[in-house]
Amino acid sequence: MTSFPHLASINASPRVLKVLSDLHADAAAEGPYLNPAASLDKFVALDTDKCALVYLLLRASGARYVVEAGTSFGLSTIYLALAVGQNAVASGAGKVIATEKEAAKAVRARENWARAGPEVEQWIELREGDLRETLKTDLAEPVDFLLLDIWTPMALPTLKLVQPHLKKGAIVVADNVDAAKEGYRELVEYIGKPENGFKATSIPFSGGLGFYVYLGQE
Ligand SMILES: C[S@@+](CC[C@H](N)C(=O)[O-])C[C@H]1O[C@@H](n2cnc3c(N)ncnc32)[C@H](O)[C@@H]1O
Repeated sequence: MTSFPHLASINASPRVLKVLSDLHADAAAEGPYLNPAASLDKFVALDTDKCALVYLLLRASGARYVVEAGTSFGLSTIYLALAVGQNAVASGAGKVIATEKEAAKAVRARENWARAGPEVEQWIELREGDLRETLKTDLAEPVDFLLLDIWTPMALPTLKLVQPHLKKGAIVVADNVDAAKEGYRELVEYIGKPENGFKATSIPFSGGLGFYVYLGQE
């Protein structure tokens, strides 16, 4: 098994840890991201350190309702589902709403979650199609956490769809905010306006990780 030190941060069965290790190894071997059209057969996955941080943030905050934009082959989703499942032990209630517009990627994601097994699979609802449609309805529970790991033009539209459902204190994380600064310009401007109810910082992981807390609109 390839060694990924950040997996030491994760509470999971050997079966799930093996799947994570295998998928990270595959993702690491795939070469650089060029553009959306050239990434249909690629994970374009969140880095392992970022995945570990997201998992620990979810565990620390007790998050049980999570939205992920987008999902690709479902690698980051495994971390979200593990945390949600572990946070939901007492109540039995929790869900990761995953989103993916490419049908072939959705198939791969479902295969990966099946390999990981019930510890992961049962907590995920995958919404296939364009998230501008699939997230329009049925966000019934207050959302505790939103992961924005999506082509940048989708970041602000996603936030605007999910924001009415964010609980006060909800965390929003956006990947590569420094590396894709121009792409994220509208999102960062929106988050920076006090009337929109967010407080922001960034974490100096590779490419930058935007970290936002929704404190609510006055
Ligand atoms: C960076 S990848 C996600 C990687 C994933 N979070 C991981 O770490 O394994 C972004 C994904 O968003 C999907 N996507 C892009 N635009 C979308 C949209 N409008 N609706 C749903 N999914 C979309 C892409 O097909 C791609 O698979």
